[in-house]
Amino acid sequence: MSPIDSPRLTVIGTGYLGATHAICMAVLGYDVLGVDVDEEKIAKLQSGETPIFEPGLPELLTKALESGRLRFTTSYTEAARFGDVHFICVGTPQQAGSDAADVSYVDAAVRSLAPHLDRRALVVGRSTVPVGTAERLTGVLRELAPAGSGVELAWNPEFLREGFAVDDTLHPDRLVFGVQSDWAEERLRAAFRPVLEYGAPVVRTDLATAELVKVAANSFLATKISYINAMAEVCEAVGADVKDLADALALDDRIGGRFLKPGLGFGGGCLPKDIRAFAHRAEEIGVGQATSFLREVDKINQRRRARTVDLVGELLGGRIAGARVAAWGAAFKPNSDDIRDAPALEVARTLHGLGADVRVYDPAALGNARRAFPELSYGDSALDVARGADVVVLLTEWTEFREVDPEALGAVVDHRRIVDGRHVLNAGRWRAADWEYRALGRP
Ligand SMILES: NC(=O)c1ccc[n+]([C@@H]2O[C@H](COP(=O)([O-])OP(=O)(O)OC[C@H]3O[C@@H](n4cnc5c(N)ncnc54)[C@H](O)[C@@H]3O)[C@@H](O)[C@H]2O)c1
Ligand SMILES: O=c1ccn([C@@H]2O[C@H](COP(=O)(O)OP(=O)(O)O[C@H]3O[C@H](CO)[C@@H](O)[C@H](O)[C@H]3O)[C@@H](O)[C@H]2O)c(=O)[nH]1
Repeated sequence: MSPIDSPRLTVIGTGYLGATHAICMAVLGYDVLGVDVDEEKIAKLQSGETPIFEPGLPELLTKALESGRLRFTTSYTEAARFGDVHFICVGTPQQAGSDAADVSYVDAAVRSLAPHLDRRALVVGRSTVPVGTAERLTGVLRELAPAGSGVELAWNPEFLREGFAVDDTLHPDRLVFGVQSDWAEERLRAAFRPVLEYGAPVVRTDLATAELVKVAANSFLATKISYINAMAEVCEAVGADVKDLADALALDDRIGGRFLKPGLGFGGGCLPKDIRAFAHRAEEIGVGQATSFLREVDKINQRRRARTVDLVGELLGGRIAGARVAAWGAAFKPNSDDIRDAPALEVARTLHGLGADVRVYDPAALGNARRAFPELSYGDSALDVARGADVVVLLTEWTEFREVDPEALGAVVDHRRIVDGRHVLNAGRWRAADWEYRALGRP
């Protein structure tokens, strides 16, 4: 097949986003080269081991490697020689000491690749970046790429959710193509052909709009979560029940129930840093008033973590120091091992800082949590960490926590007290088993 029919793809940055993209594209039939500066990660992937916990991904990695269509490298020379379309999937974390996004990895990737691009190629940014980044990088490419104007930049933001990354990649709700020419759109269509055949709609637009769609989407989702959590604060003040309130709102299909689950709030490597970076960028370009509400969304979200600690203190009669706390969950959400800005670990660490003896269990994120926070204690199961506990705190809504039998748990704890930080337990059932049950925003 000629390159225009089936372009060869490189995926630069093989973390949560890039590893998934590279593996899925190879499974869809493309020849793919994964590129990263992290030699250990590349060696792992090449040997068939996924560096992250993501359901379904290990099996697809094996399949892709066996097909011979997927390889990994740390060499940008090799990447430039191999690829017709280069997807940039490197991290854009929050800068230390600022709300701004750190785009230095994106810059480094483009600057490392560009000098080797001696034939026509499309460089496609997929990382989440401040609006204006793609236009600036267009200049960098023009300056550094020997193939000159034959090399073009496009922006194609990614919307996958961790825990559902494979399905979201194969069957995305939409593909956004921020392009500067028909040629770039054609290349992108060729690079996503099977996904388009599955029926994914395409929005073709300019670079700035493509960058903005991503942060606008995450801002909307974060706002929806903080909205219901703000309602939880009001409910708590008057003894109302935010769960019933959310259920009732959700029945209006103009509102809908998705991202309307009250509780400990959002964390992870995306929503918190993306709303901050967006607000920061809007201020930089003089439209800070348009996104100032995102500052409030962030504050509401942070207050949920503090309020969860307060609830634990209330259940303990104010005596947090010396109390034994079983913390269920470390990952920022279930079906992930990602602990970036995880509300669960922030609550656990705050309680530890207040003198509680905190023991943490998580089905997938224990390794990451142990490495990041060695000062906390960890255990091997939900019941294990609950032995002798004065209070159990459910912080991440893993299915296995929902399924714990209140009687079995009651037999190992010292006191039957539970804080349901994610509104997933049946309050009536736990109270019937003599548990003191508390949840944010519920009587
Ligand atoms: N995690 C998600 O679910 C998700 C979803 C959509 C979009 N995003 C966005 O995608 C981007 C990547 O996020 P992530 O969660 O995959 O991050 P990550 O930290 O898991 O992965 C980033 C990878 O980039 C590599 N890298 C850094 N500099 C490099 C360079 N110069 N050359 C090659 N590789 C380099 C790192 O070694 C790492 O493996 C971010 O902008 C994020 O906001 C993430
Ligand atoms: O009703 C809800 C829904 C989610 N959450 C929390 O919100 C956070 C984020 O959840 P989710 O959005 O499912 O996780 P991510 O994998 O971070 O995905 C978001 O961030 C990605 C990276 O930008 C985007 O690609 C996705 O579209 C966007 O949903 C987690 O801590 C959840 O516990 C709630 O508290 N209530």
